Formats: sequence, C-alpha cells, structure tokens
Amino acid sequence: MVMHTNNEIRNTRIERLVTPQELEQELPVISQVKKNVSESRKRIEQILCGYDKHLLVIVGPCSIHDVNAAVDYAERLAVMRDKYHDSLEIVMRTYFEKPRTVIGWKGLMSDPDLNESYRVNHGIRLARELLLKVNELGVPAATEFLDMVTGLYISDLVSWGAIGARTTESQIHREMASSLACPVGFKNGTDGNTRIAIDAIRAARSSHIFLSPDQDGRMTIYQTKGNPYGHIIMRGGKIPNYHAHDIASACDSLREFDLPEHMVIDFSHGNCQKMHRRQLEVAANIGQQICDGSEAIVGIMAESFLVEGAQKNILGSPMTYGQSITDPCLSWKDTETLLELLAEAVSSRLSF
Ligand SMILES: C[C@@H](OP(=O)(O)O)C(=O)O
Ligand SMILES: [Mn+2]
Repeated sequence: MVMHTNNEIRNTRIERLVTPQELEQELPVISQVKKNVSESRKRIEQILCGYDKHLLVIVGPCSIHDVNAAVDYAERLAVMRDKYHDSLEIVMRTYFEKPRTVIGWKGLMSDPDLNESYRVNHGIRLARELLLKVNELGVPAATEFLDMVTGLYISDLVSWGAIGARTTESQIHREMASSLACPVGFKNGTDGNTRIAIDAIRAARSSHIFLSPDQDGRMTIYQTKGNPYGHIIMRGGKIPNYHAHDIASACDSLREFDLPEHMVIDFSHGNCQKMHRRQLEVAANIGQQICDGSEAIVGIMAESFLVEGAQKNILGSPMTYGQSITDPCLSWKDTETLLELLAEAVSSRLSF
C-alpha cells in the first residue's frame, strides 16, 4: 500500500522526464548550428541597441503543431532571409508552449499528439529536432519561455525569447529571463499595461538567485548574471497600441528609467484584435512610421503560416495542412506582401 505523503494528494506520477543532458546527447548541436545561433543572437542584440539598422522580423505560426508544415514554412523563410538580407533580420516563430486564459491545448511539448495523451518526452524531442532543422536551414528561431523546466531542453537553439503577456509580471519568469543567453522581449499586459513590461526589463537586468534543475535534472541554486537585452513588445490590449502616440508614450516611460527607447511591435494579438488580416494595416502604419524616421521601432512580430486563418483542433477530424490551430495567421502570400512592405520602409530609413 503506497502511503501518499502530504504533498502528493492532488497529483499522480506518470513517468520520468528525460534530462536535458540525455536529450542533448540524443540530439546534439552541430558546430555550424552553434555558430548560427550565437551570430544571430549578436545581430539581434545590435539591432535592439540601435547600432544595426536592420528591422528584426519575428514571423511564423502562433504555435507549432505539425513539424512537417513547420519545416515547409522554415524553408520558405530561408528564401526570404536571402532576399531581404540587407534590410530585415528574419527570425521564425517556433512556439511550443501556449499560455491559456483558462484551459486548452498547451502546445507541442505538452501534448504533441493533440489528443490529451500528454506524451511530454516525445513532445520535447520533437521540439528540439525541429529547432535543429530550422537552424540548419540558417533560420534563427524565436520562442516564448513559459514553463520553468521545458526551456532547458531547447534554449541553446533559441536566438530570441519572449515572456508572454500573462507572465511578464511573474517574478520567476523575470528571474528566468535574467539567466537566458538570448535577448528577451516582454509583452505588455493583456489589458495594455506597458509598465509591467518596463518593470520586467529592469528586473531581468539584475542578478537573481534562481532555482532550477541543472542539465542532469538535479535541483540547483543558480546566481544569474542579468540580461541587458530585455525590451518591450507592444502587443496591444483592449485596444491596439501600435500608433505613433502609443510608441511615444512607451518611449517616455523607458526614458524615465534610462532604458533604451527601442521596442518590438506585435502586429497580432491585441493589435489586430484577432482579425489576422488587420496585421497588414498595422504593417502599413508601422512602415510609415519607419519611413518617417522612427528609431524606436527596431522589430516587429507577425503571425503567419502556409494557409491563412485558424482551425479548431477537433479530435479525429481531418486537419488543413499548414493552418494554425491557435491564433489565426496571415497566408503565405500576405506574408510575402508584408515582408516586401517592411523591406521597402527600412531601405528608405537606411537611406537617411
Ligand atoms: C501567446 C501569444 O502572445 P501574448 O502573450 O501576447 O498573448 C503569442 O505570441 O502567440
Ligand atoms: Mn498567438
């Protein structure tokens, strides 16, 4: 008879989790990929500091649910990277964890079979395999760090990280951000509150005592170094916040704390109010602000996939290949239009 201790009353042990070390031995990083990741991180840092006038373009599906479609998309993005290499720093959204307002599918790492079987070890392997493939194509990867453990299995392959609107205020996510090797953007709150993102940038710049498993899965006490590349991601709230006056007031707040007046604008979420084609209107407005000489806008985020819109993930029902199962996304065709528009705007800024 197994006597439950007082702290295992509301959970049931399922299985052992692979350790980061074991997974890295199974799926090691080749030296070219290691070089690609560190070089892309440096380029992004230079952009965030305003030294490099490229526009950071974080683009891709709201979530990864089909790795084959994700590789398809990455191959197309690799062509766009070559085409716009002198004006855009294109990075692929590879989101494996989804923060839910209440409940719902939580992403590939949590439930890779999309059927509540929660084969987490399989999901984590799929995520690492995909990141290796995307980086081998020369496409840097961006992801949201949500769970406090799963990031350990993929963070060596991530060039840019985000802390989401629902966790920007969370102390442990700010501590995690202060330990990450990549630059980290903080989304403003779902209500539009930008102050919590600015406080997060300030907190993440500091050193923290941080408790986390190590590569062998042993619980460890770390002292983090602090991350100087924290920045705000304007993602809208109850109303959009991408207009020039919103950006100017965010700059005023950043200036108050002597923080760089540079930010990333998320064309989706609260800025397109879940109407995915509105991202093109946001892009036109941002493009105009860049043409008018804005130095504050150093990056953008857009949600895009092979097929526009989104579909419900209904168990047993056929799925449309290359279409989002979470937030609705731009079609590939509209994505090409958006990239062209942004490249033109940046080229005009580069000619200043
Ligand atoms: C999770 C979502 O971002 P936000 O935290 O702004 O809702 C996203 O980027 O898909
Ligand atoms: Mn989304």
